[in-house]
Amino acid sequence: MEHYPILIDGEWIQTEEKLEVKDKYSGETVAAVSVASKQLAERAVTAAQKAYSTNRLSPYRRYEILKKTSELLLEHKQELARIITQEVGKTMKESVTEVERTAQTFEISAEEAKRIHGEGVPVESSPGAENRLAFTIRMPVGVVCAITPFNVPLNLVAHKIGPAIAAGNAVVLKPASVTPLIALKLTQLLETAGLPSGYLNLVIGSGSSIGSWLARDERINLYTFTGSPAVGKALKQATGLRKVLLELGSNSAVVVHHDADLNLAVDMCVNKSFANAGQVCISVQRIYVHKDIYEDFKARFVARTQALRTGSPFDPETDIGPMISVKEAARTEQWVQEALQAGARLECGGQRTGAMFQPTVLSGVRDDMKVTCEELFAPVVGITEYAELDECIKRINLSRFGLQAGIFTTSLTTAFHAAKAIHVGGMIVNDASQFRADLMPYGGVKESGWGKEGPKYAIHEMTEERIIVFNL
Ligand SMILES: NC(=O)c1ccc[n+]([C@@H]2O[C@H](COP(=O)([O-])OP(=O)(O)OC[C@H]3O[C@@H](n4cnc5c(N)ncnc54)[C@H](O)[C@@H]3O)[C@@H](O)[C@H]2O)c1
Ligand SMILES: O=C[C@H](O)CS(=O)(=O)O
Repeated sequence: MEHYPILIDGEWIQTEEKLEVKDKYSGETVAAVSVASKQLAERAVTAAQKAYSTNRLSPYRRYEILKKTSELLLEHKQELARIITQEVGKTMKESVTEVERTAQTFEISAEEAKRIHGEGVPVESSPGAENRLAFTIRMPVGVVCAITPFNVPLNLVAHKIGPAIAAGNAVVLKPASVTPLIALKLTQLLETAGLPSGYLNLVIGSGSSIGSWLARDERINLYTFTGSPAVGKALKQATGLRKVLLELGSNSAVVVHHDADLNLAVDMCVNKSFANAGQVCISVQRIYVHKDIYEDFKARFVARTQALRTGSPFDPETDIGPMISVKEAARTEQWVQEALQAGARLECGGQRTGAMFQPTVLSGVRDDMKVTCEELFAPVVGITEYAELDECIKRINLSRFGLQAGIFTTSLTTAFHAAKAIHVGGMIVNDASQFRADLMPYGGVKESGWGKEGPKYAIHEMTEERIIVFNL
């Protein structure tokens, strides 16, 4: 069995302490990776600091390296997709899409590296500031620490590393400990693409040890974290006044209004409720359907859901693979049972075999049930009916999360009204909440996080504005 090293200051280091990586469908151990000690985590930060301060890459060189990485990703598409499918459990179709999107994220980051600029500031128009000339420039923040989750283990790493390097920073990356292999492969590709030593340092291990050492290391200038709200809050508390970008969870809602194109709504909602076994932060979790079309929508949605096939994620016929662990599937089962005992109705699904959870539709769910108000992160959807749109919007806004939401309607007026009234970071009209193009500004409000991703926006977050004033 392969035992992979970690990368610090250009040196691939194999440690005695190992972490086993499992195939999430078969449960078999497929590889081992080296675990970083506290000393190695500190060396990773030292290396990033040295790279940043001594070996500044020109914007054009950053462009070249990121562009080359994008090309290498596409060259190795199938191999990379297989690694994702094995260590996450998502289907090959989904993994191939993730690799293609990652190539896009690097390409966009490469392009953005060439257009980081400040602006002229007319300070001479202030009284007493005659003969002054001023402009701003954007400076890299320095050392960026990227901490990433299991569910999209390649593209969400890319959304951190791509913009950080484009902006001229150096990075310490800590991927999720259950999905480290694809982050390792990406690190190798960046090295092949010409990224000099120290610009990317990869440390692997448990969040509670490595994550908390990194959180306390004052030499890190900015943290970019994607993961659960609980860990995000702890990270924010541990890092004091330093900048922390947080992409956290949600319980995304979709409204299907009485004037919606029903075929489109059913299609989109089915596709975007169960992708990656519902383990997507903007996965559809709550569907609010107008009472006039409720029964029709529910019948069609349930029929389509029942036609989905679960099984090996390597089988091209499979729509839904396993969840990340038996523990998470058992937690889902318990939440569904609690909802049923509290009065919800099981329309389909509900069964679990190990880490495999059948796609599940619940009706009659209430806003205070865990399956509605907490983040489910599983292939389970609750459908509820509403009579008045404003009442429905009020219920949606009760959530302590606010990442993205969707509405299906053929009325522009209704769409605009909902887009303004629903408190989220992104509102999707005539598609479900789970829409993301990698160049768009992406991030939540409330407990869904703080700060925006999308290379252009992340670069803005990962640079500091400095004003320069000349007395002429
Ligand atoms: N908003 C988004 O863009 C987005 C995208 C994907 C996933 N997510 C969220 O991520 C969650 C699922 O992913 P997960 O289970 O891997 O999340 P998680 O919070 O358990 O882990 C995320 C990362 O944090 C690390 N970590 C754990 N404890 C830590 C600590 N004390 N200090 C520092 N780091 C620590 C983990 O090792 C991992 O690398 C869901 O809540 C999902 O909504 C959000
Ligand atoms: O899990 C949440 C992700 O940010 C969604 S996406 O894979 O980036 O579309």
